[in-house]
Order: sequence, then C-alpha cells, then structure tokens
Amino acid sequence: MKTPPLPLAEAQTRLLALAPSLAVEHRAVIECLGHYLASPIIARRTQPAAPVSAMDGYALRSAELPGPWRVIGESAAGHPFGGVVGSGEAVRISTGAVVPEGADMVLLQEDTEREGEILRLTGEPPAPPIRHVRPAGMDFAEQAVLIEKGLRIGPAQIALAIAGGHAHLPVRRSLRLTVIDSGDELVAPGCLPALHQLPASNGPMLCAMAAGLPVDICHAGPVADNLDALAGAFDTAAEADVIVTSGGASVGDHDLVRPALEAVGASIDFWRVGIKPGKPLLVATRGSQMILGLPGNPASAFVTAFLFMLPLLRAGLGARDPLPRAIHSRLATPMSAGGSRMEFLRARWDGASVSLDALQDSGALSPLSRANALVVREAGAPPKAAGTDVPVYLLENGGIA
Ligand SMILES: Nc1nc2c(c(=O)[nH]1)N[C@H]1C(S)=C(S)[C@@H](COP(=O)(O)OP(=O)(O)OC[C@H]3O[C@@H](n4cnc5c(N)ncnc54)[C@H](O)[C@@H]3O)O[C@H]1N2
Ligand code: MOO
Repeated sequence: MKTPPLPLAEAQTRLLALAPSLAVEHRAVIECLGHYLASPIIARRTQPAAPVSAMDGYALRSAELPGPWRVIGESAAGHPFGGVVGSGEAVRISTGAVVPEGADMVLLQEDTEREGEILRLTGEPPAPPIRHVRPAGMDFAEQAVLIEKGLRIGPAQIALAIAGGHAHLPVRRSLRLTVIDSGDELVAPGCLPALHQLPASNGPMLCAMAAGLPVDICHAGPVADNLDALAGAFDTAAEADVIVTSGGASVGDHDLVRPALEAVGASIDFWRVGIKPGKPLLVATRGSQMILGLPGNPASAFVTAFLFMLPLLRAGLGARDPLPRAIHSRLATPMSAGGSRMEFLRARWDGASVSLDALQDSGALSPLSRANALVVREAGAPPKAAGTDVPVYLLENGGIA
C-alpha cells in the first residue's frame, strides 16, 4: 500500500536529521564570506582598547567648563599624547585618537576659538552627559562572544572577527553538490529543441539557487530516461556530499530516479510530501551521501529546492537556522480556498501587501520569474478576503532573514 505524503514539517525534520556533517577547517577570515561558524568567535582583545574621542576637538576636564584652557599637545589617531592633562590644560585631539589621562571630555572644534595656545569656548557648553568619548570596551571586551556558532559570515561579521583579533575562522569545508537534469525530452541549454523537446532549465536554476552558499557545484546532464544512464550519473557523482536531481520523481513508466537510486544501493528515506507544487519529492541516502530527487515541473523544482535543498545545504554547512522563515503580509486580492495539499503560491510582495500571480501551474516558469515571494495556503483553508494576513516566504536571500 502506498504511504500518504508526509506533512511538510515532518519531512523537513527528517531531511535535516540526515544532513552531512562536513569537516571543520580554519579559513582566512576574508575567505569565510557566506560560511557558517563551526564554533563561537571569542574576542581576543577589547575595542576600543582605551577611551577614544568620537569627534575632532580638544580633550579637557569637564569640571573646568567654560574654560579657558592652554593647549599643551596633540593626540592623533595612531599617535597618542604621552602626558597627563592637568588643571587648565587641553590637548588637541582627532576622531579615534586616545583620550589622554586626566581628560574626561572632548569639546568640539566648532565650539571653540583658538589664539596660539589659548583655547576658549565660543558656544554654549555641551550639556552633560555628552562628552564625545567612547569608553574602553564600548564595542566589545576581550573574551566576549562576538559571533555565535552557526551564524553566517557576511561583511560585518568579517570586520568584527578581524577587529576581535582573528585571522582565521573555524568553518565547515565547502559542500560538494552535483545537480543532475534528467529526461529524454531535454536538450542542453543553448541547443535548439525540436517540438517534442525543451531546454533543461531546472539544473541551471538549482545551481543558481545554491550559488550563494559555499558550495562546489557540478552540473550534469541532461541524462536520458533509462536506468543505466541515471545509475551511471549517480556513480559519477559518488564523491558529492549531496546530489540533486530534477524530473523522473513521479509515478510514470519513465520516472526512473527511484529505481536508479535503488540500483546504486541508495536507500529511500521518504518519497512524497503534502505540498503543492512539489509532491513527488524523494529523499535518499547512500552512505554519508544525500540524494534529493526533485520533481521536474519547474515551479515544483524551485519550491522543493527552496524548502528542502537550500535548508539541507545550510544544515550541512553548519547553519543554526537552516529553514526559511515566513513573514506575515496582507493579501492585496482575495485568495480562494485551499485544496488537499499545503500550497506555495507564486506572488509579488511590495513591502506592504502581497499579490498572487494569476498563473499558478507548476509547469510555468514565467510566474516564478515575476515572483519575489511565496504565499502559504494551508490544506483545506477557507477562502480569505483581501486584507487578510497570510504567511509569506520572501525569495530573496533564500528566505533567510
Ligand atoms: N499519475 C500521476 N501523475 C503525476 C503525479 C501523480 O501523483 N500521479 N504527480 C504530478 C506532479 S505533482 C508532478 S510535480 C510531476 C512531477 O513529475 P516528475 O518529477 O516525474 O517530472 P517529469 O515527469 O520528468 O517532468 C515533469 C515536467 O517537467 C519538465 N522537466 C523535467 N525536467 C526538467 C528540467 N531539467 N528542466 C526543465 N523542465 C523539466 C518535463 O519536461 C515535464 O514537462 O508529475 C505529475 N504527474
Ligand atoms: O506537485 Mo506537482 O509539483 O503539483 O506539479
């Protein structure tokens, strides 16, 4: 007897439990863009290491306002003043320079007038507590956790790790991904297809979806609809951590992904999920290798890649939160009742409300290219009026906030 399709959450949980555990390596910080931290980053130093000025002006004692003062030297960025600021004294200071001992505030240059060494306040004295001084450790202190394990390294995290004294970071090695297009009707991109053929567009789409992650991608196919060709493609990809196929995942006589996987000794973990599009998703393992058989319909391949392939890759790379997160937005137009499967409707979100595309056929690519969001319609949901809040997955950045 055929088992019923798995609910989405259960299927995702089962998939993520199988994610490969890639070796940890120490990479130069600037080569960690897009990686996930394998352990927390601890500050090796304090920043700022000493109190520094937030403005260009004069360092002096706030108790001595409104002055005047005698300028006794300078503290510039990278060139601290060696002495102590005494009573009635001030030190010329630039933004980022160390506030000399004895001084507790910086008077803005624009609020002063200087004649030789004599400095006078021209405007109103700044109201306490404004001192234009950044205290030592304002940003972070030595031993503080700068970035938690499982978070992604972007430009700001690169800067923070370097400021924290790190030259290398612990991250998982790049994941090896093989993407296979399969189907007798497919021709390679750029070749002119006959009427019974079409270009293999899913593979390049899936590669593009994965390209933002630290993944080494190999694109194979189109592979013919026969057991030997498919099994051969799986064997060629024996070293991949993850293989993703599209097409041939359903119940037709030429849907051979499942038998080919069985032929190469893979074991099927589950097949079919209660979502539309994307029902005939197949998940298998061969040793530590994972195989995702995505459906061939382009929107089905896209949605299952969004909900399964990208989370699997993120989990293998050590992401703390590998699943995409939905936001909530108002429907711009009414939404009809849900069917027997949970649906992911191609939609356009404008920042305030979300409009469903009129064409929701899973074989259509044009609505997918117009979409920047997927609206969730639960199975059996009642019709919803315009203005109702619905869960929405934003497609930019793979749905990761
Ligand atoms: N009797 C049933 N038929 C179907 C069922 C079912 O439950 N019972 N499920 C339907 C659903 S839902 C989907 S989704 C599709 C998926 O089928 P397959 O994964 O076997 O995909 P194919 O039949 O090979 O192809 C479907 C469609 O997609 C085109 N395609 C395939 N690969 C590519 C590619 N790499 N690039 C571009 N386009 C591709 C292919 O030409 C077909 O038009 O099955 C339903 N049938
Ligand atoms: O699940 Mo299929 O993806 O409905 O077309």
